[in-house]
Amino acid sequence: MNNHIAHIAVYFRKLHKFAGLKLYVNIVCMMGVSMLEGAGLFLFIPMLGLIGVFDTASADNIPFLSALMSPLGELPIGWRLPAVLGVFMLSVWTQAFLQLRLVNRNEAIEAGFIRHLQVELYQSLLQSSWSFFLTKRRSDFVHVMMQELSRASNGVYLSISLLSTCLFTLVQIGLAAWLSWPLTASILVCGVIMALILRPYHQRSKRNGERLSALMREFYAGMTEHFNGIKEIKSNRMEERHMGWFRDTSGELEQNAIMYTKLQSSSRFCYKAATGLLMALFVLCSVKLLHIPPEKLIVISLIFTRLWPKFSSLQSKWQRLAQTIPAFNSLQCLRMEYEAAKELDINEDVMDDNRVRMAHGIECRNVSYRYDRSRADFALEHIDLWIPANSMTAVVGKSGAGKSTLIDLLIGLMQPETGEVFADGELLVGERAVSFRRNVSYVAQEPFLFHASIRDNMFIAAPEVTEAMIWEALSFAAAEDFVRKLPQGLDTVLGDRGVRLSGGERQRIVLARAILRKPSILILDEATSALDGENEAKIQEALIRLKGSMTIIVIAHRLSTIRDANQVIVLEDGRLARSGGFQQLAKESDGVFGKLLSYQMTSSV
Ligand SMILES: Nc1ncnc2c1ncn2[C@@H]1O[C@H](COP(=O)(O)OP(=O)(O)OP(=O)(O)O)[C@@H](O)[C@H]1O
Repeated sequence: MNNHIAHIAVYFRKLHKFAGLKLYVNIVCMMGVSMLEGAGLFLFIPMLGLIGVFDTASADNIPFLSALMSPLGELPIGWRLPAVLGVFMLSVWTQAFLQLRLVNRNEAIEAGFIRHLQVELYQSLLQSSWSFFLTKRRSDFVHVMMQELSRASNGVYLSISLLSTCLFTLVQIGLAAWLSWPLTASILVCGVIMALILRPYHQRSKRNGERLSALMREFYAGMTEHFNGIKEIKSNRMEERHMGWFRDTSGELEQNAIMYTKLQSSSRFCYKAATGLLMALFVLCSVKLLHIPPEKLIVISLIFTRLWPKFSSLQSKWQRLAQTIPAFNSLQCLRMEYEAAKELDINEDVMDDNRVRMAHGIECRNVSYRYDRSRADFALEHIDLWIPANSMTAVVGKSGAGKSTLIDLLIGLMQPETGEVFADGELLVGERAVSFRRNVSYVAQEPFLFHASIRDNMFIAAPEVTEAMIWEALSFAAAEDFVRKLPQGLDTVLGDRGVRLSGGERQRIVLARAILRKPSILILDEATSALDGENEAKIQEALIRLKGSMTIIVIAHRLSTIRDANQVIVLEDGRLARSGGFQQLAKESDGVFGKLLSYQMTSSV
């Protein structure tokens, strides 16, 4: 329970920090609305008295009511009822007006707070290091961003109104105690008993909320995996297994929703049953034991009927808040994890926009790296190498040899476990590593395109380019011909992740985009693997033209594509097996590179 209150306190603190004074203005306005509602009811007493149902003379010894009745006594008799009705109308209108403003103001706080949480979370994600990213499931992030945030947003309204109800209830308790403290004390005792009766419901609500968070996380993760692997599912006839998983998970979600309603309705039932009993006891005690006069009883009853529902509303809001707090917690936990892995500050980085081009080269000194430090196997071990600026370096080796890991270390995306990486003689760590990547254009094994037009895909990488520059880059990447044939040319919208293009076409567009950034270092990670011989030859020619103007690092399985490299680095089981010129290594027929080459030549015959 204490833990739960601590979580709610964190939530309130965050809300307070975001909304500041606005939050309290809204709370006071909400109290005002409740007070006016109460005043409206209170005005019924003089109305009843003026109509003749109630003896106004006997109201003199009742606080408030006597204060209300005495100015009425100054008015001529015929004016009294219209005056009371006028005040009544005024209070209803003021209440309606305040409510209108409140809805808009609360929405502004709610939407603003959620956006604030969203921005905070997304920023912490972008600022975290790549090594940390490798340990997280993408779907967890999407789930928190969409589902949990929307639940947390529900909590914003609940917390504002919970606070205002608390304050309002305290004021009403004060008023009721003034009228009759023994009765008020007994109502409070009843309230405490009620809270104790409903406590188990509250705790189950919280557990239900936590289960919902876990279930939704699994659901999102599963759905993301399914959509990513839908081709495998369909090609391998795995539909039934996936349908089974879907049915089970959605079934659990259904049970969770039913349980939520059951908890709400059972606690409401308990509350109503207890209210009936307490009301009866209340009237009985007032008349038989405390001998309270009827006119005072009417006023106290009015206050009771105002106060008692507040207890109910407090407990129901508390219960609903309990259901939403786990969503807020998972959001906070994820953000704190990303914060702990922070490697850059986006806002500061925007200021530091000066791109210093690499002049000398990149050096690795005795670099070792493990993805999992609890395991003995290294992805890379004791790597010493030198990549001169404006040259072309090829990295080769069997699958799993450590080529991609080496690239990630060379561009400061990951930090070596031992050893150092230097760029132009400076250690590639912290801010230097982050700003160094401004000079890098990286073309991945799996080319990634945004679901936008070709033109927009180019602008995302290099916002300042002209149309002529785009065509030049496309021609450079041997993509001009097929782009010209597309129905809308540069404005053709590429499907989700570029699926409307073939693998080779996608690679060429991504390559054009990379060149357009005019990088100091161009990295091609198996970037030409999907190309046919003719287009690959075109790309090779383009790379030869680029040689000397930028540092090119190519990972290639097809060794024919790296014939023009100035240096070839051969990796084997995470170690540097050999490095040197292509021709020189090719001559060493018993070396790793020679073997790789002769294997490829025999298999292609
Ligand atoms: N995210 C990761 N988590 C754990 N281990 C990883 C991860 N990525 C790579 N590895 C391991 O590190 C080693 C080197 O992987 P790397 O991807 O660098 O090889 P590669 O030479 O680029 O392979 P390929 O040519 O198949 O892409 C492999 O044993 C691989 O299993």
